[in-house]
Amino acid sequence: MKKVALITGAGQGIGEAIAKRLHHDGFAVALVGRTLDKVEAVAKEIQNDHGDAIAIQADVAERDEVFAAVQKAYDHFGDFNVMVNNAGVAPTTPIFEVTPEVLAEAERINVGGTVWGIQAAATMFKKLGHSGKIINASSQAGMTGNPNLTVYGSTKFAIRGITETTAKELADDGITVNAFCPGIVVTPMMNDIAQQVADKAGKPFEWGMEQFAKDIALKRLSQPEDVAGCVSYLAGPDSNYMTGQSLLIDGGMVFN
Ligand SMILES: NC(=O)C1=CN([C@@H]2O[C@H](COP(=O)(O)OP(=O)(O)OC[C@H]3O[C@@H](n4cnc5c(N)ncnc54)[C@H](O)[C@@H]3O)[C@@H](O)[C@H]2O)C=CC1
Ligand SMILES: CC(=O)C(C)=O
Repeated sequence: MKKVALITGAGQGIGEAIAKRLHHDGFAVALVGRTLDKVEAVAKEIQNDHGDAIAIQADVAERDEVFAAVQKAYDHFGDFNVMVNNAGVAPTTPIFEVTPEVLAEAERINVGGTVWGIQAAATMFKKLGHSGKIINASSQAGMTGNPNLTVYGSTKFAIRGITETTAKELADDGITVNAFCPGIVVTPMMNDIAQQVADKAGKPFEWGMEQFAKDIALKRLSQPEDVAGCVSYLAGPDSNYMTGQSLLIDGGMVFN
């Protein structure tokens, strides 16, 4: 029987690439989105490639919806093995523009969504009486400070902390918890960030992207598939003896 992976935010960008990569790795995949249209389209592509995929609607900030999504994945496929807490939002907020609303929303989705995803997946693994893997989306912005990303960066630093903490809590149940930390990935999120930073400075989009891209040692932006390849490793057996870790996939940006 195929192993089952659930990926949140799988309708576009990194989540879509992870879903397709895990399908190619032999997983049945449950694709979760805040609305159904995009995840249904990606699920259809995977089904047309002889894959097992379902689309599930859930807002990851809502605990009950995340638990229901995991239950639906299990009910449909008959097992549950890997949870990828990928969904996230990225407000661009210079420090003087941070409001309680912006802070609360990013916390609800990025931090809340990760906590509920870990709870729901670990509850299911324990119920099924077997091990499991939980993989959380942090960022290079969760490893070093990025100007204008105060709120976003705080959630991504938090996700690394949650990863380390829950890895220790859940190890006795045979559950591993790791994080991936992409650098600058060409997705709708990153294009939005670059545009907003450029708009605030009265500069063109290319200038906005350059603010993030100029320190990449490998001298190219990354594609969602670069990230998906590393998540494939975290979801597969070669990472079985690894837990509580944050895998940096930034082309040599943060520490060069
Ligand atoms: N693009 C980049 O350069 C980087 C992205 N990341 C992280 O990788 C993850 C994926 O990012 P991208 O693919 O670039 O973003 P994206 O914005 O292109 O895709 C994110 C997906 O998550 C969904 N989503 C957002 N809030 C949700 C909610 N409450 N419930 C369910 N789904 C929700 C969105 O609808 C969207 O489909 C995010 O956690 C992001 O913070 C980390 C480092 C760099
Ligand atoms: C979006 C993001 O995580 C960046 C710029 O690191």
